[in-house]
Amino acid sequence: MDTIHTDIELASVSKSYPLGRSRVPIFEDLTLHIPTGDFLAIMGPSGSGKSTILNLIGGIDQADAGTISIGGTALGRMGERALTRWRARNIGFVFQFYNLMPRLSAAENVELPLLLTPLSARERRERVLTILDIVGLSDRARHLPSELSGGQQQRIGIARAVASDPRILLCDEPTGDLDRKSANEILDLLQMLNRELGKTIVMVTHDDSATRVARRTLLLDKGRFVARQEMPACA
Ligand SMILES: Nc1ncnc2c1ncn2[C@@H]1O[C@H](COP(=O)(O)OP(=O)(O)OP(=O)(O)O)[C@@H](O)[C@H]1O
Repeated sequence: MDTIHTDIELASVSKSYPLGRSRVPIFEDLTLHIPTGDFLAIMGPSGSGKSTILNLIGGIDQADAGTISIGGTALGRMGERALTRWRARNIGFVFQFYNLMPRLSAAENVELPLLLTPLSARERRERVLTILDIVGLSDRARHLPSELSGGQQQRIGIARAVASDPRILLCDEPTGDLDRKSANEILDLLQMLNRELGKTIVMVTHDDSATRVARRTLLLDKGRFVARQEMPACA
C-alpha cells in the first residue's frame, strides 16, 4: 500500500445558492480535514449540503470562499483542463443510481475511464478482469446493466470508479437504492477497498449501517460538522 499523501483539506469554505436576486448560504466558514486512508461517512438532514461537499472535493463545483486542497494542491488554482486531468487520475465517483451506460456490458462500463489513459487494449482488458474479480463479478462481464441486480450494478459502478486506480473515492448515497442485504455487501466492499487497497473514501449517506464500516462518521447540520462516532484506526 502506498503512502502518498492525499489529505483532503477544506479551510474556511463557504457555499451558497442563488434564490432570486439574493443568495442563500448552505454553509459558511466550514473546515474539514480528511487524512489519507480515512473512511469518512457524512450524514445529516436532507438539504444540509452533503452532496455539495462531495462536489467541492471532486472539483465539479467551486466554493464561494475558502480553500479546498488535496495532497497540498489547491483545486481553485488549477485551470479547467488541469482540473479535469487531475480528477481523472485521483478521484473515483460512485452514485446512488449507478449511472452505468445501458448499452455497454459490465466489462465495457468498467473499461470506460481507462479509454482516457495510455493503457493498450490488452492492458485495459487485463485491468478490467482484475477489477471484476475484486468486486466478485468475473462471471458477469458480458452482461448488460439491465441483466444485473441493483447490488451487482452498484458493484460495477464501484469497479468503474476504481478502474484507473484513483486514491480517493467519493460515494453519494451508494446504498440508497438497495435492499438491506445488497447494501451491506456494498458497505463491506467499500470497507475492503479502504482497508486493503488503501483508498480514502468519503461517503454521503442516510444509511445508519455506514457507521459499521466507516472509520469516522460526521453529522452535517445547520452548516456545522459534529462528530458522531469514532472507530479506532486500523493497520
Ligand atoms: N444548483 C443548485 N441550485 C440551487 N440550489 C441548490 C443547487 N444545488 C444545491 N442546492 C441547494 O443547496 C442545499 C444543499 O444541497 P445538497 O444536495 O448538497 O444537500 P444534501 O445534504 O446532499 O441533501 P440530500 O440528503 O437530500 O441529498 C439544498 O437546499 C439544495 O436545494
